Amino acid sequence: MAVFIPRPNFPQLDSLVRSYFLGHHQAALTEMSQMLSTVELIIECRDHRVPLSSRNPLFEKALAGRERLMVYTKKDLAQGTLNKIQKNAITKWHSPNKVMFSDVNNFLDVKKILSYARKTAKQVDNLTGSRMLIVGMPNVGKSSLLNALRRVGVQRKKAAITGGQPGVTRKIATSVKVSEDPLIYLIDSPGVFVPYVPNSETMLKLALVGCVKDTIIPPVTVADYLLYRMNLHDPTIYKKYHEPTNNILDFLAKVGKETGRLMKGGEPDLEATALWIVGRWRNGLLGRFMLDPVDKDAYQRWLEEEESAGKSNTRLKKEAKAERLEAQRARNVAMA
Ligand SMILES: Nc1nc2c(ncn2[C@@H]2O[C@H](COP(=O)(O)OP(=O)(O)OP(=O)(O)O)[C@@H](O)[C@H]2O)c(=O)[nH]1
Repeated sequence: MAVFIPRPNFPQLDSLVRSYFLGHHQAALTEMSQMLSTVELIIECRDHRVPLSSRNPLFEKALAGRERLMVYTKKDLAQGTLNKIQKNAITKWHSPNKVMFSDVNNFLDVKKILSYARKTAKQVDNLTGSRMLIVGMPNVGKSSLLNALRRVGVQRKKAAITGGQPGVTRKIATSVKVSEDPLIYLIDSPGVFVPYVPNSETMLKLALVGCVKDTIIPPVTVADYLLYRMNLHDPTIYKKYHEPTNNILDFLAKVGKETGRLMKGGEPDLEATALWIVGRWRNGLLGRFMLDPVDKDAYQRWLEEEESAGKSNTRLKKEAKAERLEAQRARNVAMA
């Protein structure tokens, strides 16, 4: 049998939408920055599988000057792909801010975050209690973390609604007690997306982990990106459904038939199968691996890429505006 060779890279898709910054994202960001002086700690969540892609520079700008705890969420879904050197690298990326890795169902992880919050609250010694704000990109697990901290801290049932699709939390919530002594209130916030994603692959990563609604990017494209990543990680992961392949349409057709995802007439429903297969990966059933590179210089490289993408985005916007004005001027002249 021929040796299987995975695709070495995924093509740049110029037509792919690269923004998902919504009206309520801007509104939430403005509200968060207005409440900054009343908040003692910012708990910024990033998805452990995409530690670089799930960074949002807007938080740095809008929420500067407050102590910050970085929490890499969903670590159970990236299990075993990060060694000690890489963990140290991530920790150094954020120095002097503290970094923690969490699985929301792991009692010890949640307890550690709670202990840090309590230590911070004790230093401030505020009689009316400390207020802390949870922020992050959509669907990274903010509300789940709030519920877990409340469960561990004050043994109360969940206060925030969570869900598999982004945008479940739409407004800054009222504060929720997570510790009695010292008194700590936590405030949940809606996920805020980056204004502009540097390249199409980053957008696909964010779609794959669930930061972007499934209706925004064609599901077959997201599934194709997943197939590419599974092949790089271990092409035998999906052996239950298909032999190693780089062909997404063959793959989805076979999976669709085998799992009964069919359209009227019996043809496999490729879109429904794509959504299903992506959902399996999101639940850790098709390999648990990271999508971003992690080494000590990765963060710096990422910041540079982000800056140059930001500049070219500004330039493109200016050019588009100039073109619009020119067209308007020409119309006015023609009408005069
Ligand atoms: N496996 C795993 N799943 C998690 C973890 N934390 C959250 N989730 C899941 O991730 C999904 C999103 O969680 P939420 O807490 O609703 O995310 P959010 O950041 O509040 O989402 P928005 O409302 O879009 O801002 C849910 O399906 C959670 O069950 C985790 O540590 N491990």
